[in-house]
Amino acid sequence: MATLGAHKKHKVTVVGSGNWGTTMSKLVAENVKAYPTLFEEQVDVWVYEEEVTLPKESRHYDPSSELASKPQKLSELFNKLHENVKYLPGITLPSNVVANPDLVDSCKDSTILVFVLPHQFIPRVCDQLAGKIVPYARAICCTKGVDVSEKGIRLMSEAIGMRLNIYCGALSGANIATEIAQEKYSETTVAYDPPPMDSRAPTPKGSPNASMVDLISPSRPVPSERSARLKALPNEYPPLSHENVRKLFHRPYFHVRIVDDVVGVSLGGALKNIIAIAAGFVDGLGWGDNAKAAVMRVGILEMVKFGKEFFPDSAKTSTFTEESCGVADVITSCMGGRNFRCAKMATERGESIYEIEQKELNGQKLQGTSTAYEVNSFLKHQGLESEFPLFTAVYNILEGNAKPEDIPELIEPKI
Ligand SMILES: NC(=O)C1=CN([C@@H]2O[C@H](COP(=O)(O)OP(=O)(O)OC[C@H]3O[C@@H](n4cnc5c(N)ncnc54)[C@H](O)[C@@H]3O)[C@@H](O)[C@H]2O)C=CC1
Ligand SMILES: O=C(CO)COP(=O)(O)O
Repeated sequence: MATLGAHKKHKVTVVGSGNWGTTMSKLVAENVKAYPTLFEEQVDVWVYEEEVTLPKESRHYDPSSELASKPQKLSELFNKLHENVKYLPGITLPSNVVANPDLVDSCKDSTILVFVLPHQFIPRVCDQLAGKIVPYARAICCTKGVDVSEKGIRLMSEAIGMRLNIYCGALSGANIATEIAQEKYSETTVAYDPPPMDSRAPTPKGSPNASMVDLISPSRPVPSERSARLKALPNEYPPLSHENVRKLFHRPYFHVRIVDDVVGVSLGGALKNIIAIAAGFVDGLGWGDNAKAAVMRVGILEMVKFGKEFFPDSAKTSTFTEESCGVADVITSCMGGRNFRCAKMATERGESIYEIEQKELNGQKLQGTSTAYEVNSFLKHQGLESEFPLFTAVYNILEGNAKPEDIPELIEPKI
């Protein structure tokens, strides 16, 4: 789309610098360079600061150098070596990605905020940012999870949008970060349903802002009220149309499909992590691929049912079945994701998945364990645990109320 009248460029900040956060910063930094009329060249990435030593996997590892033994600040090493030595070692990052350990400063003046934090940290980080960002900023949530409180269930895109009072879309797909960082081909789904006041964007099909649909808590503002409070993107900026949003994320090795179903995209990413844990449990028993396919089938049905039951006007079944963020993500996550791998190791070794996470992930975080608890607390509140037997089985196994061996019985439909 033409950028008539636009003379400012979008500044982009990636909030989060884990395995996926760092990979997102790499591909976004490549794209801002490819579209210099749309985006400022520097991409800031907020780094949760910690002291690290160089691991063997780093491109700069040299056992005789001081760097190998002396702990240093992760953000300083990031900027010096153009590598995230802890969360994405071995990958060279473009020099226009700049690590910033100061959250507020990293987001200052940014019109596009890409959130890629483990979901448990989103509320606190957003609360620290509230009132300190550009009021007309737009966000994309790449985090996979849900936010459950006594009021109901909220998508992470919705949690970000409501806490910061900005519009927030979602990006989710069959996306194992390390493969994408190595520029191996994959697809993703971006849900971006711009608010009506970003009127230079093509009119989207569907609701004005699907992520703001609230079916659980009547006290939450309705979409039109929220829309009215959102600040319009000034005309000096290029419009955040589907075309321009796609330019920010699409790479030759990372193919983007844009949809308007923020709810479906967000739910798929969150719920597949519970399915991946179930797949890890049965694989860890040595039960083979048929068993894994069985839990995937039941899990996909529960994912679709969850969308239909709790977000009937917004989540589309086709998002789960046709887009990368649905069945495709279930498949990749049940083959090589961290939730799958840790659940499998836990079963094989007879240890808890939390011990495995601590020992094996070097600070990376599982999302499926807390999501299983959050979804269970929501289902329990609704009195609907028995309607979602696989999600409930994963929760009960994590709680120690059941064993992986019980899964076939637990997911068998009751006559
Ligand atoms: N890694 C992957 O392959 C993919 C991950 N995702 C999603 O992206 C989100 C982020 O995951 P990753 O980037 O992989 O992170 P990660 O799991 O690799 O790393 C954990 C991150 O949390 C940060 N952290 C630790 N304590 C913190 C605190 N108190 N406050 C704020 N940050 C803290 C660490 O600095 C680190 O950046 C998750 O929701 C995940 O499901 C989505 C697609 C692919
Ligand atoms: O979301 C992912 C792949 O799409 C990564 O899943 P894990 O967090 O289980 O590694």
